[in-house]
Amino acid sequence: MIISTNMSERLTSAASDAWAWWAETHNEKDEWARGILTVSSLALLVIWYTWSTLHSKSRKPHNLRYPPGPRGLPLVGHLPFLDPQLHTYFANLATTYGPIYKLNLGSKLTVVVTSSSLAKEILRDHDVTFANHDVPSVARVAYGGSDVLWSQYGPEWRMLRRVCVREMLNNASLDAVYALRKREVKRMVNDIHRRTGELVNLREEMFLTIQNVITSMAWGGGGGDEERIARLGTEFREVVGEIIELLGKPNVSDFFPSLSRFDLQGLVRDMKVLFLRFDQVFDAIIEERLRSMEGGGGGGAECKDFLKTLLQLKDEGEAGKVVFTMKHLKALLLDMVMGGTDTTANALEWAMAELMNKPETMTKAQEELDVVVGKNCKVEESHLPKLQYLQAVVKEVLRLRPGVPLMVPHCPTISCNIGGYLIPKGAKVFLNTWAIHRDPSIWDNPLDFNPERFLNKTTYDYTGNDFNYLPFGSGRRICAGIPMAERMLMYGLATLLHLFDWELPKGSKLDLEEKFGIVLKKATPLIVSPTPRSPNAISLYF
Ligand code: HEM
Repeated sequence: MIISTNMSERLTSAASDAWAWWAETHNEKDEWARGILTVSSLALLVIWYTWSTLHSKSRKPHNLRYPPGPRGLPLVGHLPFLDPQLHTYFANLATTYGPIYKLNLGSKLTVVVTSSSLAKEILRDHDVTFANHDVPSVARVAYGGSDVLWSQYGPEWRMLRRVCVREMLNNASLDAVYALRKREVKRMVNDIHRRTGELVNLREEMFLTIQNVITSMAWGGGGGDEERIARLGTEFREVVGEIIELLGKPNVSDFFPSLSRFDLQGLVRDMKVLFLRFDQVFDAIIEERLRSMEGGGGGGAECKDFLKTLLQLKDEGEAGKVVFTMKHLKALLLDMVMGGTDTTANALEWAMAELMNKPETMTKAQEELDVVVGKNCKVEESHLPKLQYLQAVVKEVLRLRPGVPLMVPHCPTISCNIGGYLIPKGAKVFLNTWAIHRDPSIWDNPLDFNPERFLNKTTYDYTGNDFNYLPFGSGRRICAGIPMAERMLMYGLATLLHLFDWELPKGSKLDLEEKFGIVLKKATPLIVSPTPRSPNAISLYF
C-alpha cells in the first residue's frame, strides 16, 4: 500500500513537471510549438476515437450486446458457483437467462446455448466460424494437437478427417475388419456365460469389450509376436485410462489462459510424462508390425487392420498438400481409442439400464431378435438393418442420455451475431444437447424412455440435419465415428439381449442417476445377473 501511494505521488509530480512549461510559455517560439502540439493532440484524439470506435465495431458487429447472464465475482467470475453436474446446472440457468447466456469462467468468456434454433445458427449458418473446438491445455501435449478432434479447422484437419473417413470409418472399411469385432464379441459372451448366476459389473464388461474391439480393429489383425502385442495392448489401455482421467480434470490454465505457461496444477507436466509412456508403447507396437511386414508376411495379418492401412498411406500426400506422417498415424489411432471407447461403452450401459427399468421394452427387443435372428442362431451384423425396434431403442438411449451432453465446446474464429447477441471471437461455446433432447416443446413426455417415438420415423437420424436431435453433433465437426459407433452399439446390444435374460441383484433398486463428465455416465455402475436364454445359441460362441 505504502509502495503504491509513493509511486502514484511520484507519477503525478513527474506528469505535472512535464506539462508545466505548456502553460508557462511567453515567447513566440513557444507559442508556435504550443499551437502545433495542441493541433496534433486534437488530431491524435480524433484518430484514436475513430480507430477505437471502428475497432469496437469490428469486435461488436452492429453494436450488439453480449448475451445476458449472471454477474459473478471479480476476477474468478462465475467459477465458484459452478455445480459439478454441469449439464443440469446449465439447463437450470437457461430457465432464468434464456436459451443463450454468458458466464465468465475465470477470464474465459463462456456462452451456453440451449435451443435447437440457435444450435442451427451456430452449426449450420455459421459453420465455418464455429468449426474449431476449444482446445484444453493438456490436449495440446498429445502429438501437438495434430489429431482430428483438436486440430484447427484447415488443411491438416481436412487431410486427417479424409483419412479417417475414407480409410477406416466407412462401411466398406468396417466390413473388412468384421472378423476382429466378432472375435471380441465372442470373448465377451464367453466371459459373461462363465459368470452365469453371478453378478456382473456391466460397465467394466462393456468398457473392456469396446476397448478390445477398437484396439483389435486398430492393430489386432495379427502379424508379429502376438503375445508381445497383447502385453503391449494391456499397457496401452492402462495409459489411455490415465490420459482420459487427466483430460477430465478442471485446469486453472483453461480458465485463465494468460497463466497457462505457469501450469499451476502441473497437469501439463503430468500429461507429458504419461504421453511419453504412451508414445513408447505405441512405437513398440508399430515396430513389431513393421518387423513382421519386412519379414514378408505382409503384416502376417489374417485380416487387414487400421495400422496396416495407415502404414501404407504414411508419407503419402499430393504436391502442395499436407503429408500424412507417423505423428498423424499415431494421433489418429489415439483418437479412435479415446473418442470411441468411453462414449460407446457408456451408451451400452445406459441402454441396458433403461431396458431393465422398462422390462416390457426389453421383452419387445428380445422378441424382435428371436424373429429376425432366430432363437437358436448367432447374431450377425447383417441382421442389424432389419432390427427396427432395436434401432429405435438405441436412438432413444442417445436422446435421453446423450453421450457427450454439452458436446465438445466450439470456439468462433471471429466475433459474430447469434440470436441477436454478440459471441466474441475466442469464446468457449457449449451446446447443451442434453437439454435440447429433453425440451418439452419438441418431445412429448421427454423424460419417458419410449423407443416407440422413433419407430417408423425417417426424420430422426444421426446426420445432424435435424437440430432437435444431435447425439453426434452436426456440421463440419460432426462425430467422425458414427458408422463404427452405430455398429458397435447395435451389435453389442443385440448379442447381450439375444443370448441372456438380465436381473438386478435381489432386493436392489435400479438407480438411474447421472454423473456429468465429458462423457455422461451412470452415477453407479450397473450390476446385473445374467441367465442364458438359449443354450443352443450360446454354444455357437464356444
Ligand atoms: C455413442 C458413441 C459416440 C458418441 C455419442 C459420440 C459423440 C461425438 C460428439 C458429440 C462429437 C463432437 C461433435 C462436435 O463437436 O460438433 C464427436 C466427435 C468425434 N468423435 Fe465421436 N461419438 C461416439 C463414438 C465415436 C467413435 C466410435 C469414434 C471413432 C472410433 C469417434 C470419433 C470421434 C472423432 C474423431 C471426433 C472429432 C471429429 C472432428 O473434430 O472432426 N466417436 N463425437
